[in-house]
Amino acid sequence: MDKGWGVVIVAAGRGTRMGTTESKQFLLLQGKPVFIHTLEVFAALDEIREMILVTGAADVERCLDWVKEYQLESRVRVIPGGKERQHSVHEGLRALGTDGVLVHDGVRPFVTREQIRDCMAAAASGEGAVLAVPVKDTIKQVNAEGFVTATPDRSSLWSIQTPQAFRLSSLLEAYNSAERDGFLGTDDAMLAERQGMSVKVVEGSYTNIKLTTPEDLQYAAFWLGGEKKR
Ligand SMILES: Nc1ccn([C@@H]2O[C@H](COP(=O)(O)OP(=O)(O)OP(=O)(O)O)[C@@H](O)[C@H]2O)c(=O)n1
Ligand SMILES: C[C@](O)(CO)[C@H](O)COP(=O)(O)O
Repeated sequence: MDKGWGVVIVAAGRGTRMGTTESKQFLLLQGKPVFIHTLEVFAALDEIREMILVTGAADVERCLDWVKEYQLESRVRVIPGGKERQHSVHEGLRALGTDGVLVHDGVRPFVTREQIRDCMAAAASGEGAVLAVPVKDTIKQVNAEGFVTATPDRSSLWSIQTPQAFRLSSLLEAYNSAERDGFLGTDDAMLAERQGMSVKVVEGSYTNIKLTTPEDLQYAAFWLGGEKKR
């Protein structure tokens, strides 16, 4: 990885499940926008040489203002994203010039530097790596009528998070291939898996939540309050 690592942080979603007027990536946690909390974790790592923030076209200017306010302008470039997460990631990958790439959700502000380093280390020795946690609940498959059709063995089920780490050229090829085939996935590894790439699962933590629904904001406030007291 001579040209080092870059990160694509996606923050171009509308946050429909959160249901707030302001998009969830711009909500304030302890007075600071969620996506700035996220950027700061990655900016603190010297091994990350390039950082791309992908946001909605209408939000590029105000994101640049926030990036300057938090003195991140020497570290972060801001570009417009696309209709779905996959399109936004694709734009970010095209903008990078590093050997390795991490893809991370702008609305996962509680990732740690250690977890990011664990992902990079796992990907450097293979083809890809994702942060994840074992599922804690019993999972059931349910049909359209609301009846259980199967109970998969929980011991092999993991809940997948970000960051997800790959060699940039391989992930870009996977994204180009998905675009050609009209395939839409829900994470980056799905596109790599289609190419036959092996993806290593790195155990993370249950605290690396994605802010998705309103109760996640209460958890975020509680968690940040506790962190600050330490
Ligand atoms: N067109 C999109 C859609 C999503 N994302 C980003 O992908 C991450 C994870 O997506 P999700 O939680 O689904 O975000 P939203 O699409 O904003 O939420 P919802 O599905 O509830 O509308 C978020 O950081 C989001 O901003 C993006 O960059 N571009
Ligand atoms: C990539 C991801 O964070 C993995 O959990 C997730 O897929 C992002 O978006 P989603 O819309 O909540 O599936």
